[in-house]
Amino acid sequence: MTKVKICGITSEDDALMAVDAGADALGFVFFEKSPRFIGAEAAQKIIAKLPPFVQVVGLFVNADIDVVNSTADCCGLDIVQLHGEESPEYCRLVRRRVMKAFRVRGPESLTPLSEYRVAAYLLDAYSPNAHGGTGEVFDWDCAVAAKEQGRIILAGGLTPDNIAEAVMRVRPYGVDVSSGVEVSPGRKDPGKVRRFIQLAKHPHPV
Ligand SMILES: O=C(O)c1ccccc1NCC(=O)[C@H](O)[C@H](O)COP(=O)(O)O
Repeated sequence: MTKVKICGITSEDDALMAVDAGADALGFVFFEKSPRFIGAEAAQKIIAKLPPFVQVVGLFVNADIDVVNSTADCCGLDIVQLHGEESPEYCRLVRRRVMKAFRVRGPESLTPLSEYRVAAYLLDAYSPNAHGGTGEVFDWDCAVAAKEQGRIILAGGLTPDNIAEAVMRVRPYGVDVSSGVEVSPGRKDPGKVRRFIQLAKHPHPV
């Protein structure tokens, strides 16, 4: 069954709602330029309220490696998601399992994947204006091709309306969503979250 990560959690209510709806993982954005930014102290308070068996993912963009590892320790992160131009060497210095994000423009964007020994590759849409959370979709055929390299987390412009088709076409290890289940940046819509998770795990043609 496809794993689901709900990204950009900024409140305890949204965190517990997403877990109750069946999320496997929650993402906290430790990137100050994001509208979904959360500080380590605030994230720690939310994470302390989570039940066991939910994976806690911390997202960073070209951050200092010491900041990544100290935030992982103090917040109790399970997984680190690197959403910038971090190198394979940088990934090896992270003291957690790593999900490396790649922003896909076309098949050529997949070339670097083989250089990275990571727990999963997160494929997101390329946008010249932002590192992620843009709501833009990329060509899912690229995601199908990338499955040769390892576990794929499909992201980028997923919504309750397209998630069933995405899962049936790509059959990824997991999916990741942010803006597609929001009322506004950083505030999740419970109805959309529930519908998204339900359809990701039990897709059917519309
Ligand atoms: O969500 C952000 O604001 C963000 C900012 C900078 C880098 C990454 C960011 N989000 C990463 C995610 O994991 C999102 O879920 C992924 O980009 C998909 O976003 P969306 O298209 O909005 O579902």
